[in-house]
Amino acid sequence: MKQTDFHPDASPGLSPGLVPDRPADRPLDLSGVDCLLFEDAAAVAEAAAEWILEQARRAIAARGAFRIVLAGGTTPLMAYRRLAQAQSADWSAWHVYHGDERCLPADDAERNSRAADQAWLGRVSIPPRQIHVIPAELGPEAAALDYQQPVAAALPFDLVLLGMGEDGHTASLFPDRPLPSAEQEDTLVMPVQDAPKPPPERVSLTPRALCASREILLLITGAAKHAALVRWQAGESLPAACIARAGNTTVLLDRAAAG
Ligand SMILES: O=C1O[C@H](COP(=O)(O)O)[C@@H](O)[C@H](O)[C@H]1O
Repeated sequence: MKQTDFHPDASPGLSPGLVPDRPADRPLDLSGVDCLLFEDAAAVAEAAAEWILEQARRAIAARGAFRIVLAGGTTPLMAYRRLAQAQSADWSAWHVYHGDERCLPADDAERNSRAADQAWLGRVSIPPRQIHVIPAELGPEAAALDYQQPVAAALPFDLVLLGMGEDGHTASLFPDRPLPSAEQEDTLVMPVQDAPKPPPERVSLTPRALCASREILLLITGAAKHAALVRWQAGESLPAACIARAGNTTVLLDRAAAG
């Protein structure tokens, strides 16, 4: 089935209703998805880091653990660097997963896990066994199979962090690409072949896994993302829009992306 058809059966709606300190206003109609506009990418990063830390505090107070899925790409890196500076976080209760990974050697500069490690994870005291890296160096099929169990054991996530590509993709779910069929409804992690953005081989959490989260935070910054936002507003079923609508999502965006 295509990304337009999926019906994740997760039960979001458990948002604690967090509001960052300095939202500028509510600028766009993204098909009913909550959306907060900030001046620039730095302000989005600051709000995202505060949001993540607050969600962690609440999850740890309520359930003794915080399970977060990280976005890849460049957009979240500024927020990750801010998190690396957080003084009061109880890192021992954090459990970290990745939303997607690129099938490259483990130490390749383009690996999402390596970027997150350099910006944040390698600088704080989260127990290494609680950082769940997708073994994408094994190739898409083997890595997806390997990552299914840790993801299944983690659900529901407390927070899924996402970015959006210039074509409207999110994680490694690309427009007009196949998704697991209805018969494969338990599939939480999928191999990705022939991705239009390099590298072509990737691994991604499925819509079902991404939406099985108490909250989704989608970060969109930079003028290069404006065209995809226009398509989203026009009603196109871009993967980022489909996930955002299906989950309990808040979009943080900057003026450059909003246009
Ligand atoms: O390839 C990817 O792209 C998207 C967007 O990346 P960005 O560099 O424009 O922020 C990202 O969300 C995804 O995780 C990543 O693998």
